[in-house]
Amino acid sequence: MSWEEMKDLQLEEKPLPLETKELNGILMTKMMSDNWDKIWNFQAKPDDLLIATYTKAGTTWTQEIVDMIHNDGDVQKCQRANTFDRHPFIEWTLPLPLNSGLDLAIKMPSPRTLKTHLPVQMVPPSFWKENVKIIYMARNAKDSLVSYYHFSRMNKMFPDPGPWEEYIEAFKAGKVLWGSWYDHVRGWWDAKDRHRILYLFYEDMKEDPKREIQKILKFLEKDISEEVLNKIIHHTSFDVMKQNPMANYTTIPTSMMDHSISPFMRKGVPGDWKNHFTVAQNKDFDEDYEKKMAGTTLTFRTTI
Ligand SMILES: Nc1ncnc2c1ncn2[C@@H]1O[C@H](COP(=O)(O)OS(=O)(=O)O)[C@@H](OP(=O)(O)O)[C@H]1O
Repeated sequence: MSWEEMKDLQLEEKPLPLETKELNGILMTKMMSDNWDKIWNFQAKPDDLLIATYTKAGTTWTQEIVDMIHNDGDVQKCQRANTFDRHPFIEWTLPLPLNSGLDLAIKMPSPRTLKTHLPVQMVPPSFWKENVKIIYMARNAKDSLVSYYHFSRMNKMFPDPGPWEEYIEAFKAGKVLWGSWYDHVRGWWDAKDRHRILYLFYEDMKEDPKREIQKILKFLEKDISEEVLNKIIHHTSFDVMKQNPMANYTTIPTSMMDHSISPFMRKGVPGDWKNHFTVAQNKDFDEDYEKKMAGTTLTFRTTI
């Protein structure tokens, strides 16, 4: 069943929001935890490409860039379906008759581009066995938190984020879906030299999309003309993607994602955290951050 057909369903009657359940110390939806064997045994193929992120790091942006690259800048081809149907979300399982990313991924013909928010230690082992190429996009903690907070307000499938002050504490403690931001970005950083992982930063992409897209092209061993590159930069800019129904999640029924509360394509900038954190919250956050990020070479920019 397509998402368009689902719009006609009385989704208010469906059991949403999804319940949560921890697995290996990571908060997941109950459906993900209950389907874990199927997720863990997912069969990757050598020509898959995996886009991995902590949620709200610029996943959809990376997906659109990669799809434009794979389709030589043909916008029409990239309009064939929603990003989440073009690039199945491998751990995402939903009650029937809703589409589960996992089932879409299994059915999809090769070559596949797949999406995950899993922490590195929970990525199905077949991805490592098949030496799959992975693009990891990371975003600074404060902007990730802000984006995640607003997304949790509008996404009725996620637990209610509660008041802002409480959400900051939940994020710091990793008591949010897909667990700790700190462990996620660090785990993938440590894994990057042992596998075929291109580790990118949201802030860098925003600062110089041309430079960052060229890194992706090199990683994918793709050559495109300057004209196509410029087309990709334009088509994947925030303003254009915000208007693109195949990338902005507006095809999802309002009962599941309510863009009037906060749009999926919200602000798309580094530094919006400054409009949210009080001076005291910022100080507390930074002190805790130093402890959690001690000993790593991984650094982030919180503005550009
Ligand atoms: N093209 C482009 N340029 C700049 N920023 C962009 C772009 N596309 C998406 N975004 C912003 O990325 C945030 C959504 O992140 P994700 O796509 O990772 O969300 S999800 O985890 O897949 O639900 C969300 O960030 P916030 O605006 O800060 O909430 C989106 O606006």
